[in-house]
Amino acid sequence: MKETVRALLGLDDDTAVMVRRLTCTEPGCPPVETVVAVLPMDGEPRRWTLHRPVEQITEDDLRAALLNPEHQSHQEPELTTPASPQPHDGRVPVTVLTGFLGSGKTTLLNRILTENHGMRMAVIENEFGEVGIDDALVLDSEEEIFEMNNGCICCTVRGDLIRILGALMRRRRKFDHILIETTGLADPAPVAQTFFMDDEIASQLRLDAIVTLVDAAHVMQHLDEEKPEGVENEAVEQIAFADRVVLNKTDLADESTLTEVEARIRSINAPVQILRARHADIDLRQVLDVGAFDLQRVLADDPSFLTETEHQHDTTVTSVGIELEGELDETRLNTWLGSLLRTKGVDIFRSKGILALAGEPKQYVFQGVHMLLDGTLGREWREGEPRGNKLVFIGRDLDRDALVSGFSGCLAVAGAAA
Ligand SMILES: Nc1nc2c(ncn2[C@@H]2O[C@H](COP(=O)(O)OP(=O)(O)OP(=O)(O)O)[C@@H](O)[C@H]2O)c(=O)[nH]1
Repeated sequence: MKETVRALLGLDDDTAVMVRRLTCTEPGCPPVETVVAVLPMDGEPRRWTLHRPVEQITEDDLRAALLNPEHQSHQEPELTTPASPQPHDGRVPVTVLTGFLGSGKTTLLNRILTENHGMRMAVIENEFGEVGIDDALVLDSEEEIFEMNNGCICCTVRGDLIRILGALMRRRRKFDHILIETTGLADPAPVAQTFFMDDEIASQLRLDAIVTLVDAAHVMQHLDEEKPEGVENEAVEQIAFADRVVLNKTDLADESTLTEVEARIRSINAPVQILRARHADIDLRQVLDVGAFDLQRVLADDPSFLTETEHQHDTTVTSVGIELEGELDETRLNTWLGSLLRTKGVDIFRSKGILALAGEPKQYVFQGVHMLLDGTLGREWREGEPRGNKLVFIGRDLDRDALVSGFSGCLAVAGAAA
């Protein structure tokens, strides 16, 4: 049916099609109806309701409905509530890892990929930033990893997510569990919605839990942030939708701060289980295959959860990605980054890079979260691999020209010439 919808509407490959069978209990409503939704990469989603079960819909019915503008539903359909997913019902569990920029999502992902829990994982990774860095930060493993770097998972690339899930469903014998790491700026609600909007996905995959990483040292600043009109605070949304909160980086906060952060988390999501952690060192049995996502609870808090498709991002938070050929002078680099993050670290939420230091045979992996910075040596540069640098900054009011010129000034050649 999806292929017929594609052909009739002349849809491109970037547009996702969803088909959902609904049982309607309202008086005067037919017992079963079918909703067809089309989600383009750009532009408004469209949906049609056909008042009969999917198996009785012919191509002519579809043609009549889809090509007649009067049949298009302008109102969101009243969806009846599907049953909450039950653990171990044969469907593949899906864990959504979310949390603000730099909170520890990749650290937890690497733990999951390297600990011996007996589950084979398929990983879908979405990254915010002009230059992709995360593929280099995720440890080498046997698992299949899908990158989605051309937009945010919760809006522009949701079609990509659906396509990747479709591809995974065709190979479901190869893994036991799916992990989705969102960007630090994602609203988890539309990602969760994906598992209830399409019958094929809902019949094979089960949203197991939304696990939200929280950076104990920086979360308050982001929860307190005033957002532009109509824009949700992502840090609040990520906690509100969590089935588990991993209160990470407890080494960077004292007990009274941790108690205060826990109280704040409870004020947003009272029943959530909070797990304190350092470097995401939690017992993985508390987050994987736990059957914790509860659709009834979500709908009680947010009745429009299944129908709302619109949301706005805070466009004042942007990224600057810089790719630079050549080798860097370590002293110049440390001086520049140290001073930059000391002076601008309130607005530079996250910085990270894979860099080539002069005379160093290994890659230098740089990580910054606000004013805290950390550098470690990664893998060796491979023979014939160009020794280049990739650096990304994410934050508010970023001055691209100043960042590019500051970074260029760290080149070893520029240093020698200066
Ligand atoms: N001190 C401290 N540092 C941590 C802890 N957990 C993670 N980090 C560091 O924090 C930085 C960010 O961690 P990531 O796991 O990359 O965070 P993330 O949420 O994946 O970041 P983005 O995907 O860029 O939003 C890295 O330098 C980590 O080594 C912790 O518990 N304590």
